[in-house]
Amino acid sequence: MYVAAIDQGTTSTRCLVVDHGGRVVAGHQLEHRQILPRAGWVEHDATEIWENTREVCAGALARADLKPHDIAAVGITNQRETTLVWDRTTGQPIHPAIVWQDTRTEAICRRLGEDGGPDRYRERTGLPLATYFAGPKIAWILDHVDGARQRAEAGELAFGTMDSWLVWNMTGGPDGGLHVTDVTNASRTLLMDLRTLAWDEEIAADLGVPLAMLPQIRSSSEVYGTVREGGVLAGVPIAGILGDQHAATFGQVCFEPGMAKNTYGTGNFVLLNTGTEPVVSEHGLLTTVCYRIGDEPAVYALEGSVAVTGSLVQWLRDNLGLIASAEEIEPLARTVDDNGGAYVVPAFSGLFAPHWRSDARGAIVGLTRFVDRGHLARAALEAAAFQSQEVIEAMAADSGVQLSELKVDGGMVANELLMQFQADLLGVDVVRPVVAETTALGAAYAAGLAVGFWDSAAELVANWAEDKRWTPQMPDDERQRLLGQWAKAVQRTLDWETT
Ligand SMILES: Nc1ncnc2c1ncn2[C@@H]1O[C@H](COP(=O)(O)OP(=O)(O)O)[C@@H](O)[C@H]1O
Ligand SMILES: O=P(O)(O)OC[C@H](O)CO
Repeated sequence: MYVAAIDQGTTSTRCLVVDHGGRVVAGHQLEHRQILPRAGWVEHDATEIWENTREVCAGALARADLKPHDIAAVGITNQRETTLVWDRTTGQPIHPAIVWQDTRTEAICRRLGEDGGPDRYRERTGLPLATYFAGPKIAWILDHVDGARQRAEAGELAFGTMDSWLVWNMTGGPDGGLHVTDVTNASRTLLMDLRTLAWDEEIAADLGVPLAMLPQIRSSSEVYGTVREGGVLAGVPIAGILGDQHAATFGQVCFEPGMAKNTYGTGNFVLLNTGTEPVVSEHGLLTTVCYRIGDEPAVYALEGSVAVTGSLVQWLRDNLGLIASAEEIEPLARTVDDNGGAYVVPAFSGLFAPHWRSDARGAIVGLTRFVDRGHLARAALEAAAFQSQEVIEAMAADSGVQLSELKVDGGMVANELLMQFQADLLGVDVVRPVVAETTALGAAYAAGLAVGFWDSAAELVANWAEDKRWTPQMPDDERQRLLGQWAKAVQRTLDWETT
């Protein structure tokens, strides 16, 4: 028997089949369109994502020559915060999904902050008021689609992040589909109380979001239901749901307080397990539910979310044509010894943690005629490491935890130059596991635990194996000089977009 995981990410959807040893035996992946109707707006077609999901599940099973009855359970992990509202009767979205990077809710967030400031809901939700989160995106859709708020109040519309959308469709859609989410996804809405793990009625009222449209909040590891007859995974229990960064933390087996991982994908997300009590950040981090297994107490995390890292590499490829593929950035960056004094601050969606400045916009600074393509490639990679360093420093200040090493995963960790630079900047070892698909692995683990495919967390810990380790080599004075220059570069991006 095997466990399947669906990883519905920002740029693509994949399905992986995992064996008892945590090895990936087959997988299939499809990209979906990034719809960019205007500056600052990012949308996805949720119907395309659902079709891709079915296709990748069928593809993964076919490649492994497996049938649904070979799959003990399926887990779902997803891009978080991306917001969809659909009609419960027709099953059709009433608006394209608004993606987490989208900044259209800036005015809504500013208005909400007029009473109590941007940290108005931080104590209760763990989050600052920012365009990143789902609640204001729901409010925007209800404000802009004719009659939507009234229909939502009447219970005709459903809100969900991609986990809810997929589970609803997998379990029957308009024909009895389950409307659920898990605590980790709910903790990204600005609508969930971190301690009660229930929707906060007062905040929902402030945002004008009717409770009738919200999914039921469940744990991250339990049997929610089974895939409907005729579905690609017909009869398979759906038994795990985790936001993708929480899933990666689970897949990296960060089960003890003080353990952390950094995922380098479209953006970077550092999560530090802080145990069963939430730590409210004073240094610009988010407090989030790390995971909850069945009826056990929820485990919390501090999170440093960085909006743009790998997507800067895509931007160099797609918008500037500097490279033809993401992999080419490393050889290009290796044509030079250092960044030549250039810094790229990719504040494309403003700056997320630890700054939370929606008025920031991207900048390339330190330019002289000496700077060439290689320096820019290098500066773009370094930006991922500088931004990670900032949030890890904030984490130490909030939690008192000094990391002894950093576990890493995600598409960018193939980049050895970046990994070495990250170790140099942090002054601690950076460690990459053999299975770099930790996000899907985490979802598989959550689902497998719920059905007894794995008996305990200890079994999962035994599956984790180190692939490669990078050790700091940079002298401290050089590290301090670079960090100082980066801080100055960040200052240059602020107060740019003032509307
Ligand atoms: N060798 C590489 N060097 C730098 N960046 C890379 C490399 N390979 C992939 N990437 C970047 O990694 C990202 C893809 O990582 P992935 O973990 O699949 O992202 P996501 O799950 O966010 O879609 C892309 O943004 C891509 O630009
Ligand atoms: O889909 P990813 O890997 O880019 O992750 C997106 C995050 O969940 C956004 O919060």
